[in-house]
Amino acid sequence: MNSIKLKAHAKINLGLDVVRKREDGYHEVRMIMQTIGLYDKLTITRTNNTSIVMNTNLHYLPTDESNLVYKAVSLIRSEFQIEQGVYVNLEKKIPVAAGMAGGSSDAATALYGMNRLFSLNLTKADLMKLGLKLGADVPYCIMRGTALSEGIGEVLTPLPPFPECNVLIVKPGISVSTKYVYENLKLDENTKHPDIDSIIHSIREKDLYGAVNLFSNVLEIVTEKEYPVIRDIKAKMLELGAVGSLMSGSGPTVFGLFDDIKKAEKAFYQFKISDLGKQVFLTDLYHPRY
Ligand SMILES: C[C@@](CO)(OP(=O)(O)O)[C@H](O)COP(=O)(O)OP(=O)(O)OC[C@H]1O[C@@H](n2ccc(N)nc2=O)[C@H](O)[C@@H]1O
Ligand SMILES: Nc1ncnc2c1ncn2[C@@H]1O[C@H](COP(=O)(O)OP(=O)(O)O)[C@@H](O)[C@H]1O
Repeated sequence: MNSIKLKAHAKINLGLDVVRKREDGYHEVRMIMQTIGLYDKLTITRTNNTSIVMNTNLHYLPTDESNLVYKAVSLIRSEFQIEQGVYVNLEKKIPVAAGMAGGSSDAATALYGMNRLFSLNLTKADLMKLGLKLGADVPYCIMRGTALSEGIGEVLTPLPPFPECNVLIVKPGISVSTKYVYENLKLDENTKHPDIDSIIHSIREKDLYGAVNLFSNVLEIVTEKEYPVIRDIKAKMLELGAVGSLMSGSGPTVFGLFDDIKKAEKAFYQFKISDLGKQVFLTDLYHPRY
């Protein structure tokens, strides 16, 4: 095999709790992860030289060592003493710095692709372990599907698939750094924590309405305060017929879940013509076939 073409899917958080801050500055989380239909395209091709060359359609994204895809390719090359070079093309569609793990998913997909391209025979567990060196969400992006994520994001428990629904994604024209949001989260005895266990119970019962009624993301405290537009988007989602709406990850992307495709399409067009969202996508949940 000389070249491999892959899809790197985005995620949303169907509930996000931060339990405590650890001594190393990272936070212990309990969150429900869900892969969605929106994806970036990644192509990795072997070359006749010994360097990593990267290209992307987004002019403002780096293509050097600071790109997570470059880092993933580089990590595999050094761990397994691979000398042959590769050319990587990344076609981004997932909004950047949006709370949708776009970079983490690209990195996870690059690890998976390098494993296949160079016949390294690494297991999913091996790739997840390597992935953690690149970011807290990378192991989940290798696993995908519906899952409970604990620890700093690396303790993963698969859950039954979240009930089928349409997913409307609205990202306002601002970008938020994950590091900034975690650093500015102040937990105290008045903090309202999401009931993650009850959301899991609703998922097990295949109860979409029960689950969405419990939706809550503790990081909204930081991001919503800074950017009130997030609250406005959530309110408009519900007004337009979403059964539930929440900020994803550290934000600022807001998603709305719909049980009626007609309502979802109508809401999609409403957001397209409104100035609340800069990037708007209508998609669905994605459940990988193992
Ligand atoms: C908030 C979440 C929710 O899924 O996603 P995004 O909003 O980034 O998509 C994740 O916890 C983000 O994971 P990820 O984006 O992989 O984090 P990393 O690159 O490892 O870390 C970025 C920064 O976030 C902080 N961080 C991250 C994870 C964690 N459990 N505790 C933290 O405090 C650290 O300060 C770190 O410097
Ligand atoms: N392949 C990549 N795709 C997106 N962003 C990347 C990538 N590699 C590095 N980055 C950097 O990582 C940061 C976070 O990106 P992203 O993963 O999109 O955010 P989030 O974790 O909020 O979903 C951005 O500031 C971006 O410059």
